[in-house]
Amino acid sequence: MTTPAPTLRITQGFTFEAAHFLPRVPDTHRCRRMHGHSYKVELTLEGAVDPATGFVADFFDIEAVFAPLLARLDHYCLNDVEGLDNPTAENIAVWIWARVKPALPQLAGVRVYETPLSFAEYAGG
Ligand SMILES: Nc1nc2c(c(=O)[nH]1)N=C([C@H](O)[C@H](O)COP(=O)(O)OP(=O)(O)OP(=O)(O)O)CN2
Ligand SMILES: [Zn+2]
Repeated sequence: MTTPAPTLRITQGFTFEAAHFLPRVPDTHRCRRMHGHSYKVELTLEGAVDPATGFVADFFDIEAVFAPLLARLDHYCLNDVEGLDNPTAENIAVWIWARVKPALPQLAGVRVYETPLSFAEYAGG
């Protein structure tokens, strides 16, 4: 009897700097004004460990898929990025999911940290 390959979650993190403002909060909300964050993104993949490689997926492949998206976000005003006119952490997470999932079907979650203590997480649906 063969032992089934274990299922694991792996996560690759990324950082980028960007400006944004939140156009749909009240005038009195400080995030209505242009400001910046040091964002962190975590892409989590879930799957069986390939017994040949020992990988769920190669971290390098995750980096390669995310690189063109990172290039669209880093040091830009996120409100100017197509599809991110209201760049909340939640909307950024959904935006990333929609663009990564087709290339990485094992994607199980996208986290977007606006600060070290606050993040939005999207797992599809
Ligand atoms: N659910 C959400 N709430 C808020 C979001 C969001 O994306 N989703 N975003 C913001 C603003 O972008 C805001 O800039 C958050 O960052 P910051 O002001 O730095 O937050 P802190 O409270 O941690 O800042 P301190 O200076 O440490 O108080 C607001 N809400
Ligand atoms: Zn902000």
